[in-house]
Amino acid sequence: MPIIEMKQIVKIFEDPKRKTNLLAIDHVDLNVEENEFLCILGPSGCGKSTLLNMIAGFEKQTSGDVLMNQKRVDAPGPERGVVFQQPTLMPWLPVWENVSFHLKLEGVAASIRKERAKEYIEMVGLKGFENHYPHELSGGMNQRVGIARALMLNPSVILMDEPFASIDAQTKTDMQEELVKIWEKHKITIIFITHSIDEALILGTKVAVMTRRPGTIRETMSISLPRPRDVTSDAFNRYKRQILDLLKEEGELAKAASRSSS
Ligand SMILES: Nc1ncnc2c1ncn2[C@@H]1O[C@H](COP(=O)(O)OP(=O)(O)OP(=O)(O)O)[C@@H](O)[C@H]1O
Repeated sequence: MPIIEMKQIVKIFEDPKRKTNLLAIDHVDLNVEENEFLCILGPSGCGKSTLLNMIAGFEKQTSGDVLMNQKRVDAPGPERGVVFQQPTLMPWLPVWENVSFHLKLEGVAASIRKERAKEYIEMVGLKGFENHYPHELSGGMNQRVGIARALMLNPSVILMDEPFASIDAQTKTDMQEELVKIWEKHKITIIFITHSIDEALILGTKVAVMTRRPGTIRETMSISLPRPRDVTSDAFNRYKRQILDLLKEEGELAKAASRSSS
């Protein structure tokens, strides 16, 4: 039984000021199995973030159902952790307080919060930085804090919206490796949006390729490559070629559509 099910999802953004409606998502069906690492790729503006926001419970679909463990999703919840492109930390709080903030809201004593946060801070490779403030850390380190915060909620599903997009290449490689280790160890389910075919193939057990807007799922492929993934292998590059062809087709369809409407 899938942990997440999207059934016939349609999302229309209404713009009453301009009196226009935008069909962003058009009848998407998507099942995500437990412990899957699903990467979503697609042309810019095809609705990737919108899909993720609906699973997170931030955005409401116009029609269709989003289910988690067969229960309808209609609000955010701790069983779904979210990691954004920017980690949205509280700059006035040290790392350990940022990571364990939800426990503060529950009235848990500072000494216990700090102790519990330490485990997650270590998990993302930030041991020794517990008392630093966000402005004292690099972008990549702050992104790790955001990941530790999401993990500490002990979610069964982690939703990640281009989390490594603004990180330098070396740090990105390190973080991809760490994320795979965390995913393997904790048996979580991850839904990960990216613009990078390489990243999707380094991480995913499955890759879903979306069409241009209005977004639908063009194809979902299972990635059967051994880990750690070898980006130079023939098998890796065969998958890459297949995805590139799909995305190229979507790009060409978009160009043809804009020519016929101009
Ligand atoms: N709150 C909103 N109000 C109106 N339109 C929106 C809103 N959010 C998204 N859209 C529109 O819906 C479409 C899908 O947007 P979305 O951000 O989901 O795409 P995306 O695939 O994540 O894009 P990118 O890859 O560029 O980040 C876009 O055309 C966008 O302009």
